[in-house]
Amino acid sequence: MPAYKRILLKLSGEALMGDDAFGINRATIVRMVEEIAEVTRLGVEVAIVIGGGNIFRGVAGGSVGMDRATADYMGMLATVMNSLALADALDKAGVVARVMSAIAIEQVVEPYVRPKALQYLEEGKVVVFAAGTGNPFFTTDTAAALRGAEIGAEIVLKATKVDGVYSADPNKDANATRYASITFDEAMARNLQVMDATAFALCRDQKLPVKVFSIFKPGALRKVVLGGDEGTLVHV
Ligand SMILES: Nc1ncnc2c1ncn2[C@@H]1O[C@H](COP(=O)(O)OP(=O)(O)OP(=O)(O)O)[C@@H](O)[C@H]1O
Ligand SMILES: O=c1ccn([C@@H]2O[C@H](COP(=O)(O)O)[C@@H](O)[C@H]2O)c(=O)[nH]1
Repeated sequence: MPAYKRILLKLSGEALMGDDAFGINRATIVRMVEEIAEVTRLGVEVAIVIGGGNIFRGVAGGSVGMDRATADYMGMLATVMNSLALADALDKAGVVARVMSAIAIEQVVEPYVRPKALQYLEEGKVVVFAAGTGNPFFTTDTAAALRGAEIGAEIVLKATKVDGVYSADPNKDANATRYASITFDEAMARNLQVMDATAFALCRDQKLPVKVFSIFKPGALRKVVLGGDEGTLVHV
């Protein structure tokens, strides 16, 4: 029996590269889709936000002298590409998916319209929210918090490259220890970088819990959805 009726799944863009140096690794996206399909078969309504780190991040453009807002729009377009690839792979796996974009790009994907997104979810379709929040200077973590709150998701599931929230970045500090759970206030006070502070603050204010878990661990998504002990719960 699933613990949630409706979830917002935030997928790491960077993880889409698999073992490649850049872009979308087909085997990796197919494996992610298998896990998502399993969860939809449990009857859970699934909305997804996918990052763009495998293609472009605004901060990278800014650091080499680009106008930051322009670079951020490029980053948002990268998430549109990932969203299209994800929806295509879902479709091939027999899962009906719809992509909705926060920036106007109507020849490619339909615009984000909240009532329409809610209708799709009620119909059992997977909704992929592309182009982040549609605004520069934000991230797809914040888009996940925003859309999660808008659609009344019960939880934001952040599927990322690490298996939870640690006392420090585990990729940089071998002594970092993992929390089973942590409050939003503590995560922000400790400046833990696993999710940006804007996203944490929005989830805290909306009382929307976040679960951080590994995108690479087979079966982890299903376990989280079934309420199992996996990853780190961030809560009010
Ligand atoms: N305290 C911490 N606990 C866990 N991970 C942390 C912590 N501090 C920093 N990190 C880093 O945060 C990363 C996850 O966040 P980030 O949003 O950058 O990645 P992502 O999920 O791959 O996003 P994107 O979709 O943008 O590619 C981890 O890979 C980890 O290295
Ligand atoms: O609301 C948003 C979301 C994203 N961006 C830009 O896109 C890239 C990729 O997103 P990640 O969350 O880093 O995967 C991000 O670096 C921003 O440049 C944005 O501007 N607004």
